[in-house]
Amino acid sequence: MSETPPKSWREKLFGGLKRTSEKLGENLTGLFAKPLDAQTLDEIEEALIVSDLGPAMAMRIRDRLEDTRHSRPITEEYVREVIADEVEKVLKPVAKPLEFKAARPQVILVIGVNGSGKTTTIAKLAKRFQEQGRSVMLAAGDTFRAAAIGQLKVWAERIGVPIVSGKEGGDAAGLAFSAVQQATEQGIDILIVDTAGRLQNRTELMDELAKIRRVLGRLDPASPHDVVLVLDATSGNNVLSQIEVFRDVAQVTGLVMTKLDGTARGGMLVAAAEKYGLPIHAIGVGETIDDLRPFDPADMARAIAGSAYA
Ligand SMILES: Nc1nc2c(ncn2[C@@H]2O[C@H](COP(=O)(O)OP(=O)(O)OP(=O)(O)O)[C@@H](O)[C@H]2O)c(=O)[nH]1
Repeated sequence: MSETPPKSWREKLFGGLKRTSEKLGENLTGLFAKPLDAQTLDEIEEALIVSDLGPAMAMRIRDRLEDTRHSRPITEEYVREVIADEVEKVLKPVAKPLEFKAARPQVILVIGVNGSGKTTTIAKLAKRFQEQGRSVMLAAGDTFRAAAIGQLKVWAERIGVPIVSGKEGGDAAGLAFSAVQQATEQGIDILIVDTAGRLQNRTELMDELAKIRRVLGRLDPASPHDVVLVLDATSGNNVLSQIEVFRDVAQVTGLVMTKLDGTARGGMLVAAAEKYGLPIHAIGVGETIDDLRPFDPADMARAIAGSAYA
């Protein structure tokens, strides 16, 4: 019996974003049968906003369609091409993989609300760094919940990386400090620190993240070298408010967006890129360890727009 061959990353990307591109198609349904007058252009613009691409991008696409409407037939295929082109322009400057910066250890603080996919993302990032020949250590800094510590330990064991953990309710900043010391002693390249994500209690969250930053800075003023915010694409508009809160409390340096495979709201990635211009390091399109990758802006744009899988 022949086995199904494993899916390539591009297949996963296009497959994962299918719900997003289908929703875009549904929102545009019927608009091409009409003459492309001001009203239809308004309707297309609205359809793009409803598809989460953000008002600025919707307006740019509308303007382009308006400019070209006399020189060529405006088909659904052409509109998807224009969307892909505009999305690519926005994603290109922000698509930046998380790289090793030669600080030893490079400390990557991972933040985000509970359930956003933080733990899984840490494991996926660790695996990618390992594949690049880097030594990795994890720190279970979400000391608020025993389950979070346990889950990270399971991943650490599975991918074969050391982990520094403490007791539930322990001091996260103290744990991060001790993890940096151990990583330094062991000559580890990259230390990835998990944190708690209690957005409900903003003051506590702010205090805790500020304390972790302070303590890390004592060992190396450049630390943390990266502050990566993990966002769950299925949370829709909340993605934007989460960026706002965490950017203020934790000086976010880059984003990872997870669960793009589980939502029709993948357009949020574009809205977030356009609004905040923060680097987007990687995207998640599934639960397995290989489902997180840096993305190619052209492929990503075509997957969102639902253009042909070239
Ligand atoms: N479909 C899909 N599921 C994902 C992705 N990333 C994470 N998940 C799932 O989302 C759920 C939550 O992920 P966790 O990594 O536990 O999230 P967390 O932010 O650490 O959550 P807490 O431990 O509750 O703080 C898990 O079931 C993951 O398997 C993704 O890209 N796609």
